[in-house]
Amino acid sequence: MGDFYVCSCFYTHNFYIKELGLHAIYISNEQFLNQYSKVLKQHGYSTAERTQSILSQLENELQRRENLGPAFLHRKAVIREKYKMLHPEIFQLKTEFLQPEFLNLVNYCKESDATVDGVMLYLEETQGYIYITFFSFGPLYIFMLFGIYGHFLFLQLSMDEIGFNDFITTLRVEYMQHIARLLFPECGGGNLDSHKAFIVKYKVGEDLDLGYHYDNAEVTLNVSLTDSYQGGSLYFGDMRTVPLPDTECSEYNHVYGVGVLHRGQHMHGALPIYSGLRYNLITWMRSSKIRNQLCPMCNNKPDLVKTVGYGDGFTSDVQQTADVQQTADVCSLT
Ligand SMILES: O=C(O)CCC(=O)C(=O)O
Ligand SMILES: [Fe+2]
Repeated sequence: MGDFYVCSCFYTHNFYIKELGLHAIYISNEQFLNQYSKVLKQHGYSTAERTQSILSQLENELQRRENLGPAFLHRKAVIREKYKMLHPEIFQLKTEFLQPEFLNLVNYCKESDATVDGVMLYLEETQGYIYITFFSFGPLYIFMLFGIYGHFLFLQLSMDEIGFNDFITTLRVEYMQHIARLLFPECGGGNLDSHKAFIVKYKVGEDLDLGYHYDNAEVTLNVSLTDSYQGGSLYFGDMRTVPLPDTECSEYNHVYGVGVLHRGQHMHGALPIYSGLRYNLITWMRSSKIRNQLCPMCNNKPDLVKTVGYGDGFTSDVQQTADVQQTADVCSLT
């Protein structure tokens, strides 16, 4: 793995405050209170006492981000040292974990004369040009994943931290990249060189839903791992450059074992769950060729800060960036 970076906006931008339904810029308490005074008032945060809970949340989140590198290495090392793998075979992605329909799709995409129209014939469902679903993991794999990893998933660790880096890398490079090359070329679909993968959990009494957002990714794969819940549909709008009033949203109901592949910059959210438990495996795939030109989180040329692991998928490869400027539009403009 080469060197990867985050953009310095990681420490100032996109602080999600659920109570305000807001992704905020947070540079200091004073700046935050000034910049968002109207929103705070609208939500009834009119006293210093009430705003304190929001400020504490922001301070904690900033601390978490600043400590992410060492915490990642520490947790990964502890798990490697202390956890006895009961089923080591599930850490490597094998074809038998994947549905035959999905394998046929990937094989088709690998053909040199494969076309977008051809890919469409293999997809389980499509909704306009916007997103695509298809079979992905089989039930056996999902069963093993939960049987073994339920306790780690509860801790909200990333897949890389619990030992699935090779697994997700294989998924990205040997499978998803072939499909994304054809479907999302303008997002660097054929050059997905890093990822961030994690499992989201929704449960009544805990997290119910997820606000309207775009991902810090060029291409996202979202695989449903459970079917014992009600509500919790995914909804999609348009690309992030299209204002909300001009957007018509469409709803997608997750299907157990089925993955949704979409552009990271495609706005989406999750509706509230009413009962049961919903887990989805989210894989954010990054293309440094695209994001090195423009950080999708602050819309500026990335200001690189060295980090551990894949960071946010930026690289300092100047030559690569120069090459691509002649050949690709950035994803956010599509
Ligand atoms: O809940 C879902 O299915 C979507 C989650 C999501 O969009 C995300 O984590 O970025
Ligand atoms: Fe998302």
